Amino acid sequence: MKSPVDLQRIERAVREILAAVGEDPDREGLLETPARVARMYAEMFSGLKLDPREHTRKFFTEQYDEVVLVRDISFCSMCEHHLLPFIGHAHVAYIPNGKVIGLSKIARVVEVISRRPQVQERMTEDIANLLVDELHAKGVAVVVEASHSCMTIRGVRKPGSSMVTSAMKGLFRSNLSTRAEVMQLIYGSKR
Ligand SMILES: Nc1nc2c(ncn2[C@@H]2O[C@H](COP(=O)(O)OP(=O)(O)OP(=O)(O)O)[C@@H](O)[C@H]2O)c(=O)[nH]1
Ligand SMILES: [Zn+2]
Repeated sequence: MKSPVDLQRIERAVREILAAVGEDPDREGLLETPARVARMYAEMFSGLKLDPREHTRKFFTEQYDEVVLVRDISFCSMCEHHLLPFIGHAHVAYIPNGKVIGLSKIARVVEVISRRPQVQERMTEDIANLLVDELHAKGVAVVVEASHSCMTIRGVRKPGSSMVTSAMKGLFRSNLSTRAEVMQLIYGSKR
């Protein structure tokens, strides 16, 4: 399969970066580095050329109108400011409106949306809005927790810090007890 990104262009850029930081891109240990980094970016940004809606097309008709929650979906995204990873978990809940999708499809949506240059707020909103649009759910709640390497390993250097964002739609926004129920499901029993 053809790579979704221009690998050779990345390789040239990485050689330039190595030279710019004072390294010798032709020394043995670095010879394959540009190609490795190019493959890495192709993987980290693979979500750019993918449509997450592919994963919500197939659904089941079920009359279940309580909360469905997929908790602790791990992800690794790239902060668009520094191109450093931010790593964490997404918790995704919805209240169906006749349409139920496969459990794994929710994790696949998170995977596609996270493998792009991102900020955590937009990633959280994009996951929630997609499920609202595609499932016409009565409510969607997305909570994302992540540690941003741009804040832990450089800059202000605060290892252990994390960022929490949430997007509450439909009943999760309008009904406080429904929102409290999902927060209890996410955090209540195990933390
Ligand atoms: N709101 C938000 N900020 C983010 C996210 N990822 C990284 N950042 C922040 O983006 C900001 C970019 O700030 P700038 O002042 O332009 O960049 P900088 O000089 O490298 O900033 P420092 O990290 O403070 O050294 C930093 O405060 C980062 O912590 C994110 O997902 N959401
Ligand atoms: Zn950053």
